[in-house]
Amino acid sequence: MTSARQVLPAVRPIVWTIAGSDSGGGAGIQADLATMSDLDTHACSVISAVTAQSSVTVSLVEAVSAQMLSSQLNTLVTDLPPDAIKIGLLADQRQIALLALWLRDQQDIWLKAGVKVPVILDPVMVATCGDALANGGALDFTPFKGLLTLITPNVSELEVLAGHCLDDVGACITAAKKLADVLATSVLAKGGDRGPSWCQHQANDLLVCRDVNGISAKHQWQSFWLSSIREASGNNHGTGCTLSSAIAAVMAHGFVLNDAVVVAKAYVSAGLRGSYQPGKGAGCLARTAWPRELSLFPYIKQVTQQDPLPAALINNALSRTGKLKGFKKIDEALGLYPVVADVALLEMLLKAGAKTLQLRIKDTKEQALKEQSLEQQIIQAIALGRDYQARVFINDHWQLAIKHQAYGVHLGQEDLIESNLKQLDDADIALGLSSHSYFEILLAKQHNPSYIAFGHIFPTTTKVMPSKPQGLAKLARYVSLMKGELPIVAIGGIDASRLASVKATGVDDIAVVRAVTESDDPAAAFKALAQAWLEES
Ligand SMILES: Cc1ncc(COP(=O)(O)OP(=O)(O)O)c(N)n1
Ligand SMILES: Cc1nc(C(=O)O)sc1CCOP(=O)(O)O
Ligand SMILES: [Mg+2]
Repeated sequence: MTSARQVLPAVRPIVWTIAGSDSGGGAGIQADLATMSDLDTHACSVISAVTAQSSVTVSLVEAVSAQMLSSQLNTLVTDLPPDAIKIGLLADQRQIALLALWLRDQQDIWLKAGVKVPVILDPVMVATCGDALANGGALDFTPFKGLLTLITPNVSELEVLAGHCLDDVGACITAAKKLADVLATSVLAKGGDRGPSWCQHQANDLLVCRDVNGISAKHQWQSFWLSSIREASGNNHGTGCTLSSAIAAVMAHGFVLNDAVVVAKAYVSAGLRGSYQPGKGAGCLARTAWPRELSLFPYIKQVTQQDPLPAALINNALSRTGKLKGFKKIDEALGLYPVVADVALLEMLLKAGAKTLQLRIKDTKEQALKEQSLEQQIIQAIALGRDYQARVFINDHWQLAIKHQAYGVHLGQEDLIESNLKQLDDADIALGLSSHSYFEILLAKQHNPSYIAFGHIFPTTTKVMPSKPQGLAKLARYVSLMKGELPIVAIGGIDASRLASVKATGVDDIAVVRAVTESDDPAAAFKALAQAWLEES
């Protein structure tokens, strides 16, 4: 199997950290560079301040001059332009003003060139040992309004930014949403530093999505709790720096914000597990490369008015099972999985030997004008599946699938919100779920489906997608996370010319529309592709 590293582009994306030096090596620029490099990016540094710091004390903070700050920015930008920027410690209000002005001008230039550079701000004010880092403690970050992709305050920092104490979860949600509006940015409010009201054995972070590029419309402007079992480590110096640097690094690889946040959270959990204590104070995180272990990733729960609290995780296994018993297991390989829009073609492919198929009827109005109603076609497809002992999945129409006892149903993330998974589970119907990111893979996995589809890998004309094509490097990363958990299917733009490169990622199965349906001889196209997929090593 090809590793993600083997299909990574040869050139590392460039990430800048604009932050302070921590002479103790656990946080600040030092933590940022280590993180960014560990996550396969090239890291550049713009130093805002030099701190004389150990793991127990901060004895001196000296801001660099305005000239030095601008000079670093301007020197880098022509030769090493960033794919993402992380901003950490800014020593005083003048530095905030200077950087905001520089970013505003630069973003205009980038925008004209069609480039959007993600900017992640970690509003550092106090070191882990409790000593103030920024001049005067509280800083005003409003000059950054409209310039940020994400701000990542911990609860103490959110309290400073909100100007009052946040005693409970509700107050925290309100403050995070308000900050999102004030700065026109998404917010990650980190609960890692909070005790009882945040649940002591869990690290609950709140992600408020605001105008996020490339995610499902149903996740836009929504808030999510991201919960992990708390790693019992006092070695948490530099945790915030590591998290924000990791978010910037993952975004520099072209992942959407929500993905960067869950990968970075997993990276921090792994770092805490392997943390160490070089001095007498809080130690620092291990650098453990791109996370590939599912148990490191957070449990995601959408915040709703009826249920605003984070999920209560007893342990990862229980939380991941939830209320559903888990959908039907598919023991055989799905193989080449054609997705078709009519029953005649479905029957033709069954005759040609297809064992997994999907009936995907999207235009129900047009269908109603045809001789057969949607329901009749679904009844027929289910019956044909039984006759040929094949796994026929019904796309979208889950009530009809239950009514006529289909083998399986395929649903997208958007469909999930409107459908009743409990009824499907009770009816013992197999469930396939779509995903287009790490975030959606985690959401899908939480339902214990029968398979997960990753898409769209290559450009497709079959449907309009809100996300960009994933490409092979991302597919390989998803596969390395999910391999062996359940069958994983790649979909989108796959044809004979791409079989070898897709197979090399280690994905289990492939689903295709046009490669079969647009052929002059769909049965022959199916047979040839299925054979080629089987033979590809
Ligand atoms: C195997 C497979 N993967 C993905 C999809 C897409 O499902 P969904 O996101 O619900 O989009 P629509 O197909 O409903 O447009 C699929 N159908 N099959
Ligand atoms: C139906 C569908 N779902 C996708 C997803 O990514 O969820 S991509 C897709 C279309 C795949 O068609 P083709 O093989 O013709 O490119
Ligand atoms: Mg759908």
